[in-house]
Amino acid sequence: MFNDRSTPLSLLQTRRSGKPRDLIAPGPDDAELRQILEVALRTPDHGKIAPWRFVIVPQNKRHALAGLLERAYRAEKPDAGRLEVESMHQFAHQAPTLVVALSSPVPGSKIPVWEQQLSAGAAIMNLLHATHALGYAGGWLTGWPSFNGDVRDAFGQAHETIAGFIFIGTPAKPLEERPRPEYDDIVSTWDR
Ligand SMILES: Cc1cc2nc3c(=O)[nH]c(=O)nc-3n(C[C@H](O)[C@H](O)[C@H](O)COP(=O)(O)O)c2cc1C
Repeated sequence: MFNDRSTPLSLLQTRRSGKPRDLIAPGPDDAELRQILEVALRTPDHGKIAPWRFVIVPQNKRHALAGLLERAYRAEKPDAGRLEVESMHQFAHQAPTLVVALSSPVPGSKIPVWEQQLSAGAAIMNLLHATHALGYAGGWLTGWPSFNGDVRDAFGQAHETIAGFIFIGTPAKPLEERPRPEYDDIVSTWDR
């Protein structure tokens, strides 16, 4: 069983993302989405500088997002084929709810940028945990749109980076496990 909400520990032990293309309605309502994002704000952050931001892309803006992605893609790849362009539209229309998460390092801060970026990743993980705690599934994608300057400019400023497109909804089909690392390959005890 995935995303078993019977206890906090079981939820963490069974956490599984959804594939954004398989996420359908219902997604969180406005109050639930606010709860999810408020959980993301409770993330470890050296210096209390909140080096992350979240931009909600509502359903009535998905068409505009698809247009943005298409224009940006064609500008970068003038020879783009029909399927490539269609994949941009498919990307923009996935799942009922979409939040764009930005790593937003504070200019001039004495906190190393690396630490600020780590905090952005942790904030997204918290966002996903809150999503699953409410009974939905989330999926974290970067893909081509996260690394294009025109797309970044549409969501943030030059010093910011799109850390992910976070899609949220209800899985249309049963979740499946993916390979997980072996404990002993990852965990060791320091003995020098
Ligand atoms: C920073 C980041 C970017 C990701 N981008 C993509 C992506 O563009 N496409 C993709 O298929 N999976 C991507 N993933 C992987 C999925 O979000 C997801 O983590 C993966 O399916 C593992 O599922 P799990 O959350 O159940 O462990 C990304 C993960 C991270 C952490």
